[in-house]
Amino acid sequence: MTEEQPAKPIVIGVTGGTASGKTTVSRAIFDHFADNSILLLEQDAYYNDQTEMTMAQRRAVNYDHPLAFDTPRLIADLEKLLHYQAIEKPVYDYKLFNRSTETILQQPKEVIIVEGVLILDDPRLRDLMDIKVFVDTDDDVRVIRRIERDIKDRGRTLESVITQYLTTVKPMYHQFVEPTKRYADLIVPEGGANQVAVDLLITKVNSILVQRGK
Ligand SMILES: Nc1ncnc2c1ncn2[C@@H]1O[C@H](COP(=O)(O)OP(=O)(O)O)[C@@H](O)[C@H]1O
Ligand SMILES: Nc1ccn([C@@H]2O[C@H](COP(=O)(O)O)[C@@H](O)[C@H]2O)c(=O)n1
Repeated sequence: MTEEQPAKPIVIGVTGGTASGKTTVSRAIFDHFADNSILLLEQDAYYNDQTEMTMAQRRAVNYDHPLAFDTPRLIADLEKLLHYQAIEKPVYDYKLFNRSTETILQQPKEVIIVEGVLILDDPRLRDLMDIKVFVDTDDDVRVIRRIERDIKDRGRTLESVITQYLTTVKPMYHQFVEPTKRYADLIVPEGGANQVAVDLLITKVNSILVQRGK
């Protein structure tokens, strides 16, 4: 007779290059379950605390390198959630290039979506993911989306987006992000526009919740 495995939340990792549609896909799933039965964790909330740095120093950081993230804190928070404990989720401010001082109390849920550019690069993080998704969107489309988004939402200039893209975002994508595609269970072309993939993920999440009586 096999011993029954203790229940733990299911973790879905959603990764892909910048502006590939990770947030759009994750939000589409999250918003479908309007009763707040699943949880969304953004890796960007776990960028290093840069409170002690000047703005010039913050602007010079390579935000696409694994060392830019406070991965131990993300792992610790995920471990807590996996043990059904609440966390204080950090909040990120792109305009300040830093975490804000506020945090959000987040109760554990049966399904956790973790979304970010580098969630499959670190084996410690990767091992916590039950379902791994790579959102795959052509580079030219991503660059255009990133320019529009960063100017509109993240307080950036066209020049700064282009410089950052060419000096760090693009090379780091090829060095650290794109290679993690090999770990994906599911590759989603075109991100949020891929309604078939979004529906399949929603169906999967729903079946997990029903199975667990949620
Ligand atoms: N299918 C799409 N068509 C047009 N714009 C999109 C599409 N998917 C995402 N976007 C836009 O592109 C930008 C990046 O999308 P987002 O989902 O935030 O990507 P990521 O989380 O991978 O950076 C956002 O401004 C978003 O509104
Ligand atoms: N202060 C910061 C922090 C991050 N970035 C960029 O954000 C990208 C990751 O977020 P996505 O929503 O695009 O996946 C990443 O490529 C960083 O370059 C930033 O520009 N400034």
